[in-house]
Amino acid sequence: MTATLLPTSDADPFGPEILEDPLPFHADLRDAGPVVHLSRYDVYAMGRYEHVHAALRDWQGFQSGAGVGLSNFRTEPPWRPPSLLLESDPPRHDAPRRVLAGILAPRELRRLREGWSAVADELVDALLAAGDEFDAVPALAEAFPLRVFPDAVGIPAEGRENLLPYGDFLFNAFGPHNDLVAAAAHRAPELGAWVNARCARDVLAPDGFGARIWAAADRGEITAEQAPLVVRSLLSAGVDTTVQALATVLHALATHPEQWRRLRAAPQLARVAFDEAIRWGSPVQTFFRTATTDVRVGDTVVPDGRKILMFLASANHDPRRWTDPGAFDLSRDPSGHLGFGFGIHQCVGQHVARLEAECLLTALARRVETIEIAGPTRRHHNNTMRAWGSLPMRVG
Ligand code: HEM
Ligand SMILES: CCOc1cccc(C(=O)O)c1
Repeated sequence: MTATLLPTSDADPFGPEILEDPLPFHADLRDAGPVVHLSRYDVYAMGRYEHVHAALRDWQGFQSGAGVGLSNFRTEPPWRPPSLLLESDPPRHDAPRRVLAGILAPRELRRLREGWSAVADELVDALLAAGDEFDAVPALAEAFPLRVFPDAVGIPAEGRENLLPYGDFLFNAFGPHNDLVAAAAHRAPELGAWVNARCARDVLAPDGFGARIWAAADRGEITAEQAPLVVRSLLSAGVDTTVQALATVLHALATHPEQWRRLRAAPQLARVAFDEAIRWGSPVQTFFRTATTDVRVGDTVVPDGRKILMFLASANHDPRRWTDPGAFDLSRDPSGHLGFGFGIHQCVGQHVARLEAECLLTALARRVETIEIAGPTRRHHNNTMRAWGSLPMRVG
C-alpha cells in the first residue's frame, strides 16, 4: 500500500488572522484531507464532518481524560482540578454525567419557562422603552443569561459579572499560552477562587441546580467531594457559551431579514433558528482529544498520546454533509450539527441554552418588526469561542 504523505500546515488557528475569519482556513483544512498535521503545535487537525463526528463517537480511541485543550495531562499537570465531565472518560465520567443530565433534562426545565419568559419580556420592553438602537452584546446576549442562569444555579447575587471573564479565561486556556491567555492570566487565581467559593453547599439556594447536585451526593449518586466540581462545571460552561450563542443568532437574524420575517411569522421557529445559528456560527469552534492508541483516521495513523484538534465549526460547514453550508436558512433541518458536540460528552446543558434562546427570541419576535445592524460590528477573539465584542443594532 502506498504511504500517503500526511498534509502539513504551519497555519496558526489560534492567531488573530484565523480567529478573525476562520472560514478560509476551514475550507483549506477540509480540502487537504481527513487529517492535517499543524506543525506550529505538533497536533493533528480534522475539519471534515465524517471524521470529526467519528472521533466524537469513539471516546475509547479519542479520550477526554488527558484534557480537551492543547495541554496533555499525561505530561503536564492541569492548571485546575480536571472537570469530572468534560475532562473525564468512562467510568469516572458516568455518574457525574448521569446526575447533571437528570437535573438539566427538558422536563426538569419546564418549571423555569414561565419565569424566564417574563424576564425576557421585561428586558426587551425596557430596552425598547430606552430607544431603538443598542449594542446587542451587553444589552441582550450578556444581560439575559446573567439575569436567569445564576439564579437557576442558585449562587448569591453579588459578583456575578465575574462569570464572563472567568469563562473567557477558561475557553482561552484550552488553546496555546498565547497573548490571549497571557493578557488574562493575572486574574485567573482570583476568578477561580470566586467560582470555587460558589460551589460550596452552604452558599447555594435550596431549589437551584447547585442544591440538586448536592442532593444527589446525599443520595450517594456522586460523592460529596465530587459535588462542588459538578457545580463548577455549570458555572464554567453555562454562561459564556449561551452569551455567544445568543449573540450569534441575533447577528444571524439581523443580517438575514428574510429569515427574521419567517421567525416573526412563526415564533415556534425560535428553536430551529437557534440550532441553525449554532451550526452556522459555531460559538464553540474547537475541542481537542488525545489518541489512546495508534488511531487510524483516513489513510493516516495518529500515534498514541498525540493531540487531535477537532474543528467543530469546519464540520458544520462541510459541503459533504450540508447543502449550501454558508447559508443561514430556517428551512434547513440543522439536527446533526456538531456545535454541541456529539456522543457521550455532547453538551449536557443544551436544553438550558435552547430554553434561554426560545424565551429571548420569542420576546423579541413579538415586539419588533425589523432588526438590523446599525454600525461597525467587532469580534472578541478567544482561543475556543467565536465571539462578538459588539453588535450595534437598530430595531423598528
Ligand atoms: C449554546 C450554548 C452552548 C454551546 C454551544 C455548548 C457547547 C458544548 C460542546 C461543544 C460540548 C462538548 C465538549 C466536548 O465534546 O469535549 C459541551 C459540553 C458540555 N457543556 Fe455545553 N454548550 C453550551 C451551553 C451549555 C450550558 C448552558 C451548560 C450548563 C448548563 C453547558 C454545560 C456543558 C458541560 C458540563 C459539558 C461537558 C459534558 C460532558 O463532558 O459530558 N453547556 N458543550
Ligand atoms: C462548553 C464545553 O463544556 C465545558 C466548558 C468548560 C468547562 C466545563 C466543565 O465541565 O468544567 C465544560
